[in-house]
Amino acid sequence: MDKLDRFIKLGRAGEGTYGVVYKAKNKITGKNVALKRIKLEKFYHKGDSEGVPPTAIREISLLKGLRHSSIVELLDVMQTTDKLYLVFEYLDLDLKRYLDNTEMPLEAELVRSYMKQLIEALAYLHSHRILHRDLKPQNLLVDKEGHIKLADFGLSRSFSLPTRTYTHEVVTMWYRAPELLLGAKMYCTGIDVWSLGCIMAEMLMKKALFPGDSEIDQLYKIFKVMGTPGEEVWEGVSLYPDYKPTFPQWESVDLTNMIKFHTQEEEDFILHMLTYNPSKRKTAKELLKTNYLKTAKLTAPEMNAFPHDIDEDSSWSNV
Ligand SMILES: Nc1ncnc2c1ncn2[C@@H]1O[C@H](COP(=O)(O)OP(=O)(O)OP(=O)(O)O)[C@@H](O)[C@H]1O
Ligand SMILES: [Mg+2]
Repeated sequence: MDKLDRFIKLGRAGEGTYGVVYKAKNKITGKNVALKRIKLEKFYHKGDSEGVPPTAIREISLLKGLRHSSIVELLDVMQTTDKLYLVFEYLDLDLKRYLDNTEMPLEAELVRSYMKQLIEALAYLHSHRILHRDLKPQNLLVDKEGHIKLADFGLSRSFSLPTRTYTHEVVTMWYRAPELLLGAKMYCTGIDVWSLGCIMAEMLMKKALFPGDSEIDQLYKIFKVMGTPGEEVWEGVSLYPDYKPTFPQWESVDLTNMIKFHTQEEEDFILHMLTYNPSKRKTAKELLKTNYLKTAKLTAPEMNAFPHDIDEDSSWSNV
């Protein structure tokens, strides 16, 4: 494949649901890229059972047209008979590893700055009628200047959401909105807002807010904190396919017992995102108007969380 020859693989950047991600360098421009390899035979496009899913290629190619400073740019899409290669701009670190590599919860201004960028990216995606559907710290990439970017947007639309990764790891449900867990067939942009609410909590807690290990455990983890939802807080909740009148009844707890908020504004902001009723949950566009986000400014993260620049020429190998 000639197009692939343009890149030198420098090493592995990570592993995802659909395959391996390599760090690579464009030989001509010298720019680093993330090369995501997707084995097609494992993940058939909805309905398709054989060969390369042309709809997936078309949908992904559409994503090439999207440009936003807080969305990882999809530079190119390449295809062989059984593999799809996606070329993305390269960023130093994902948020999961940033959280693992730092000891303290993120500072107030860094959380605010990150949330502003993420909500802006979401408002942009949603205005183009694209749902991310799989927001989690591993899918948010950060750099040393303080930027944070959404990765993997729209990919989950082209492939059905698998329950296991290609290496059989369980796909996380920790960031999944309650309406999805209740079996909603119709859902909207609110699912991404819920996920960002969970991620914001994780920036402040340094651990996941709702770390469920099965769908029902996920639902109960949410209920135990936010209270078991009834018609009074969420009109129509009892109509969802997987709603059971026999759900254990928990009272909501004060979030301040779990999360050490810097300010009241910060707490109010997270509550807007973790609102049960999807039609009452604020949209990304509405969230951009809050006072909390108005004062946000680019804030530098902790430098020692980033990998030391290793001599790239000595580390490259042909994988
Ligand atoms: N553009 C990129 N720049 C640098 N590293 C990246 C980039 N894209 C992905 N990675 C790294 O590779 C890892 C795996 O990426 P990928 O998005 O495929 O998997 P994932 O986020 O674990 O799963 P999913 O496919 O469900 O999103 C990421 O968590 C990140 O560490
Ligand atoms: Mg990802």
